[in-house]
Amino acid sequence: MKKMIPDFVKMKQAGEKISMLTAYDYPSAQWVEEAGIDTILVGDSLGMVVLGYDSTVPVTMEEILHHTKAVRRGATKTFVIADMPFMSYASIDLALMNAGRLLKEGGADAVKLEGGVNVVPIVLALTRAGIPVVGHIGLTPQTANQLGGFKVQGRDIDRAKQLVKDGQALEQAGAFLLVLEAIPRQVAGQISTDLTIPTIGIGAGLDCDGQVLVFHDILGLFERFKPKFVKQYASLGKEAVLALQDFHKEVKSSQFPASEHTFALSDEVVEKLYGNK
Ligand SMILES: Nc1nc(=O)c2c([nH]1)NC[C@@H]1CN(c3ccc(C(=O)N[C@@H](CCC(=O)O)C(=O)O)cc3)CN21
Ligand SMILES: CC(C)C(=O)C(=O)O
Ligand SMILES: [Mg+2]
Repeated sequence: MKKMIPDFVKMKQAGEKISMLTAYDYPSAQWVEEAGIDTILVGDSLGMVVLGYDSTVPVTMEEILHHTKAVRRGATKTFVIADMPFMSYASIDLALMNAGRLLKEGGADAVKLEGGVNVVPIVLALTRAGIPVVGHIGLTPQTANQLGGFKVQGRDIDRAKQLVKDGQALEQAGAFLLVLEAIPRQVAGQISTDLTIPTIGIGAGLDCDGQVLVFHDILGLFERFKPKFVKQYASLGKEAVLALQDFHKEVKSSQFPASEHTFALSDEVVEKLYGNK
């Protein structure tokens, strides 16, 4: 059964944790759905783990749309959230047009955008137009340069208080879910208790209502850096290289293709075509 928006609030009320994972294409979406993960995020981290950019800033609407469509084809029974790219919600008009495309063309069930009090007018406009919105505060990668890089947020009293205010403002503006990224567990715990909507943490500790990680990080498919909050559950990148090396060696040594990978004519046809008269 596909989880819908009211189910997430019910899960919070029942104390059932919510699992979220990113996916960016058809096979990864199939695997995430088969694993029973509660919701998929087509994150703009796609720019870094799939497209090789140094940050999420260059990611475009066309790129997110392209990948959201593939994810939707792979996961037909899972709630799919699409990240709004940097600058795609810089005004209310832009936000309405681009979020509408992610739902209508991409097949997403909701959109996520970064920011607190500063994006309240955007969140209000989207939710009034009937577009479900997920908030994202703390370490907001699209504006990481203003935050001093990919660093933990809300460590000092003023910033911790600001995060609590941001969370309240987003809930009041109509967000139905809130991602908390790279903040101390006590601050995440306070926000989670304070709000009715569920919080989904990434580097925000155990007191959130759910957890999200990046697909490529938990499977060992992204090696450029590893945030402290990542738990790696498999080393598929290493396994992939081993398999590719085997293929390479078997081609060089003529072990591949074997007879079972090869088409051949019947003896009778061979005789008629090539046999001696
Ligand atoms: N592969 C991947 N995984 C992610 O979780 C992720 C992305 N990419 N790209 C977008 C953002 C960027 N993220 C990151 C990236 C690095 C750190 C990191 O290395 N942080 C330091 C802490 C630095 C400090 O606070 O001083 C760490 O040691 O975890 C954190 C979040 C999370 N998101
Ligand atoms: C890490 C999650 C929350 C995200 O925004 C992304 O993958 O882009
Ligand atoms: Mg993102």
